[in-house]
Amino acid sequence: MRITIAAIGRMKAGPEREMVARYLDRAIGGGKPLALTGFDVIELPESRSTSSASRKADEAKALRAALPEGIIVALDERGKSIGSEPFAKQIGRWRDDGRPAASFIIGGADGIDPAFVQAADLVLSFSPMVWPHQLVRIMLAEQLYRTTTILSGHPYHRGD
Ligand SMILES: C[S@@+](CC[C@H](N)C(=O)[O-])C[C@H]1O[C@@H](n2cnc3c(N)ncnc32)[C@H](O)[C@@H]1O
Repeated sequence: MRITIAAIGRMKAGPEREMVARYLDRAIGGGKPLALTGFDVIELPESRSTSSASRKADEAKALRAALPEGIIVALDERGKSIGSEPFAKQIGRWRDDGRPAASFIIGGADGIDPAFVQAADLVLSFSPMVWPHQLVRIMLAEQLYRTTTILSGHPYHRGD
């Protein structure tokens, strides 16, 4: 199963971008996939519409057009908070059910369109606090790397 990280807005070159790349590179085992078949990062431009609602609607439309067919996970602070092992197991179930792709969506400054969030297969929260999109992308990349290690029995993850 391929994994897509789709973000509204660009992440500038620098340490945050390098950290994301480092975790995703580790997740594919330096060319030898640990548990998932690969990772793509898609960056879509922020809408320039005048209202927050229409910006979010434009961004949701662009996301629907860009994402591969498959599971959608929306990242939102009001979503479900789950542990690393249940998260990895859920991804493993989607993979074993033959789902070809799972996309993880990080919103822009206005957040994600409510209808898009409602239609998602999972709404995932990294705590009720709002984090900057750069940190969310780094945390997501690390959890996806951790997932590959949990699914493949690699010792990086030391759960109970
Ligand atoms: C700066 S936040 C935008 C917050 C926006 N003002 C709102 O009310 O939704 C940018 C994106 O980061 C992600 N994000 C921020 N905090 C998060 C959290 N605690 N858990 C999951 N995703 C989060 C969401 O995808 C959000 O759309």
